Amino acid sequence: MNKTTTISIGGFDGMHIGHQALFDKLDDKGTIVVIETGYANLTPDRFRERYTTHRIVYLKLDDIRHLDAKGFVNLLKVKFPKLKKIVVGYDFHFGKDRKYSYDDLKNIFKGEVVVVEEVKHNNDSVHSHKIRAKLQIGDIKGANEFLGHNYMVVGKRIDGQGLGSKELFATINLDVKDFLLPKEGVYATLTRIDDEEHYHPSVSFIGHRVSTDGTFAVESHILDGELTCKDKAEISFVDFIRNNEKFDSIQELKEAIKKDIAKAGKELKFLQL
Ligand SMILES: Cc1cc2nc3c(=O)[nH]c(=O)nc-3n(C[C@H](O)[C@H](O)[C@H](O)COP(=O)(O)O)c2cc1C
Ligand SMILES: Nc1ncnc2c1ncn2[C@@H]1O[C@H](COP(=O)(O)OP(=O)(O)OP(=O)(O)O)[C@@H](O)[C@H]1O
Repeated sequence: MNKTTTISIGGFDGMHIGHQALFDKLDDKGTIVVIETGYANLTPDRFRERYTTHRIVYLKLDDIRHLDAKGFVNLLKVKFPKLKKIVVGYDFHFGKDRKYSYDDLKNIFKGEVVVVEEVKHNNDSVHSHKIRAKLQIGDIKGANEFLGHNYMVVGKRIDGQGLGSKELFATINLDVKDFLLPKEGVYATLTRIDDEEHYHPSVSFIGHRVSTDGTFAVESHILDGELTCKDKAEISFVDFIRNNEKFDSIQELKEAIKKDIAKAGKELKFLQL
């Protein structure tokens, strides 16, 4: 913290292309100051760290929300005594009732305040809440374009019904906490198992298993061979394939999954893994 000369400030859930435009203005001693709202579900916990080489410092919203502009700048100066430059976005607001903006920062901070202009994609302003909305309608491609990387979730391996490997296709079942799950359905995905370095082409299902026991599941079938998952896996979403459906027999479900596998295989074939 003592060496930090530049910082960027925000919630930064998702670390999307708008956020990255701010990080591009930091120097190599730059620090990202994450205001933790408790609502981050695109990159919860420490997952933001995957998408930057900059150091991240976390501030709890409850510890700063009552501050006025002076109080906020003072806190930053105490935390970062060598601070020379603050980078924020065009719509940055802070303090009580979010009533202060970059103008207040400019007035109070005796250094440089860089305001990054609005980053848009296809003429649409990029924001975390829009990425959440896209995931909730299964628009993976749209969400990934806003993110600048594939949306991914991490989960702990749990036991499934045991039906997959016997009568259908073997899947890794996951308990996913803290991450927003995309809409129920079937997805072309890449799955990373335990601490493996590379990702396997896969097809994943999210939803209530309305054709079998009705329970909710997040499961991934690996296309390039049956693998053992000990502890955890990560699913990186590439495309939406179809909605969750109720099939009248296991045989019909199996036929549908066969088609999903073929579709995912085709879609993922040309990806560099
Ligand atoms: C690619 C794929 C697609 C699936 N699609 C559906 C579906 O549309 N409807 C459904 O009820 N279950 C679907 N399932 C879930 C199956 O019901 C589930 O794999 C099966 O119940 C075996 O579960 P197990 O791994 O817990 O044994 C799908 C699973 C996979 C891997
Ligand atoms: N599209 C964007 N273009 C430029 N700056 C942005 C953009 N989106 C966010 N920022 C800036 O990034 C910082 C973090 O913002 P914030 O965490 O509120 O992101 P957000 O995507 O707007 O989130 P939400 O959708 O929840 O409001 C702020 O300084 C903000 O002004």
